[in-house]
Amino acid sequence: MKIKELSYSSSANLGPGYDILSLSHRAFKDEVEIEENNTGKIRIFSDNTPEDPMKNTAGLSLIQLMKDRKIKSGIDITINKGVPVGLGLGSSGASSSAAVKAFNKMFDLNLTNDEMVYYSMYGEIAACGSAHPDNVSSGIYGGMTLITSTEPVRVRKIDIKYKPHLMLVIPDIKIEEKTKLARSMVPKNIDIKDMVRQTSRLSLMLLGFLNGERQAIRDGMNDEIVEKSRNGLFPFYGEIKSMAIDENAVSACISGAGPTILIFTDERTNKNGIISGTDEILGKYGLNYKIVETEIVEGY
Ligand SMILES: Nc1ncnc2c1ncn2[C@@H]1O[C@H](COP(=O)(O)OP(=O)(O)O)[C@@H](O)[C@H]1O
Ligand SMILES: N[C@@H](CCOP(=O)(O)O)C(=O)O
Repeated sequence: MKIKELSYSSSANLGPGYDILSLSHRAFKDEVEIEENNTGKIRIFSDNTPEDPMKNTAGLSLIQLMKDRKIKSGIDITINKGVPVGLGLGSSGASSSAAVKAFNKMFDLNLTNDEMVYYSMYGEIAACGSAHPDNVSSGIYGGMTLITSTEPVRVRKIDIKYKPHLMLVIPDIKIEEKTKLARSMVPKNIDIKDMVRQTSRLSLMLLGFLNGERQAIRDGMNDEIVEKSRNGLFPFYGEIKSMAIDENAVSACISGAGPTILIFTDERTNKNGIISGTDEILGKYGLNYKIVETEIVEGY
């Protein structure tokens, strides 16, 4: 029996929500098919992700899940990779969450969504050395998700009233082990004043999404801790964000650990202005790029 599941691309953090917020979008998707084999081993079939199951997010998630459930079967995992790797679009988490959903179905495990998030996030260790749950929560729940606890894993879906359109500015930059590097740049300690400002902005932004208040999203979606610490990886971000705001975008943030920039737009936004402004700014940096317009995926 073959079981196939998919997970879409996602943008984690959304400005002030480092490691606790994520948004699922229709721009790209991974399809993962699993099938039992008689070798007793996990085998990965994928064009552009590691073949070693311990190094592949989908493989590592299933290894942990099979260990906990004492399932000894051999499994072939075929990853049809649609989410581009290493660009801040939740590529690693898309494979692991799709694999976990497929495995749950194949073995009738009846895992809860939060249990599936737990096993999917375990796979992220293969990608960046740490099990961050944000992108995989998108792969399991869809929509906008908030991580309320990691031990045990608890996720709440945010019922957003204000649903802007999304523009992804995807610079053509490849950084080896990008998320691992970006995570090492985040400060270990922060000043209490920065903490207060960050929680205030995060709360305001969430109020904006929940109540449908454009200005609250705009004022809240700002981060001077994590995004700032990683600025060296995407020095063009500040210019693109302020250009997008001038063109009346709702707001903008770094997608996950970058380098992609997520711009929120609505009917008041001059999208053509953003397209030509992006071309000018990234041209100055000598960077090729793609712009993908997309929308939020509400669920699976
Ligand atoms: N199934 C997978 N899909 C994508 N990347 C994977 C997968 N398994 C392991 N990786 C590794 O994870 C790294 C990319 O993940 P990451 O740095 O988090 O970027 P992103 O999630 O933004 O694409 C690469 O080193 C890649 O080889
Ligand atoms: N919260 C994580 C998200 C990483 O997302 P990715 O799509 O860049 O892997 C972080 O900011 O490190």
